[in-house]
Amino acid sequence: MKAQFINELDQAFINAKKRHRAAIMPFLTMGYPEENLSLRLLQTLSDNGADIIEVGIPYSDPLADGPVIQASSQAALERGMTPEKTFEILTGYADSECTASLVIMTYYNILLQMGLEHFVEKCRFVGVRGVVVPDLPLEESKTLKVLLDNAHIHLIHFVAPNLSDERIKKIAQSASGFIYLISVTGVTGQRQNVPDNVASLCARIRQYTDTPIALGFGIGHAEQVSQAAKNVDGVIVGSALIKQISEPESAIDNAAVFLREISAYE
Ligand SMILES: O=P(O)(O)OC[C@@H](O)[C@@H](O)c1c[nH]c2ccccc12
Repeated sequence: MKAQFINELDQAFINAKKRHRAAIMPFLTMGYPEENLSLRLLQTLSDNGADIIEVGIPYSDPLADGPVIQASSQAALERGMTPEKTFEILTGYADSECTASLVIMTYYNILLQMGLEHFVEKCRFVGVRGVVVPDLPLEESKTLKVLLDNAHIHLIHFVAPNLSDERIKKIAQSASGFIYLISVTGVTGQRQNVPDNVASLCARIRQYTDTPIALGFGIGHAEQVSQAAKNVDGVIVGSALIKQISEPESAIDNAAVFLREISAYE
């Protein structure tokens, strides 16, 4: 079933498409490298070419994360980052003039600890437009999906290269916002090339849905963004950005330069 609502996340993909560009979606761990930089980092990403920002709420047992993202979550947690503080930062972002739409990425335990209703209410309050929960299987996402639907927030699903057509169909049919296409199985982190199978995977997905497809895992420079943009509607960049911002003194400047670079892909 198609989503019954349109929000700024859909609009971000529509706008990018109009400009014949892929939507640029950096991933940022909240509280990394320091809590007091997170708001400025979000603003810097938005001001330098991000169309959408994937906001990571750090979790202690991040199964799907690669080493770089994991280390950033660990560091943020050690310095006292919490979901509540994340939402405080996002409240600041909502009050700013920034235009990039926010998508939250975190693990199901965080949601359960907060309480699903409370979590969704917080998301609604700060204007989050999508939620990604990598350890929540489609079959178990019904309750969350209903709550998010009512708040006009998209629940994002993943497609991985090893899925059957039947499975892809099922995911595509309940897709909302965008489909997160994992370019390679395994954990996140940088790789050399965008795999050749992306075009055929996209074709398989598009048999069943016209929901935008965003590619993530291993994309770290403009050249790869440009390769990916030939086939997909959005590009997610995590580890490569996190590496750029490890030093608090240079984090803001590096983030700005890096975002300008990847969003100016040819
Ligand atoms: O870091 P990469 O390879 O650029 O990939 C993005 C990815 O890190 C980000 O979307 C993400 C962070 N944690 C995750 C957990 C599961 C899936 C995706 C993620």
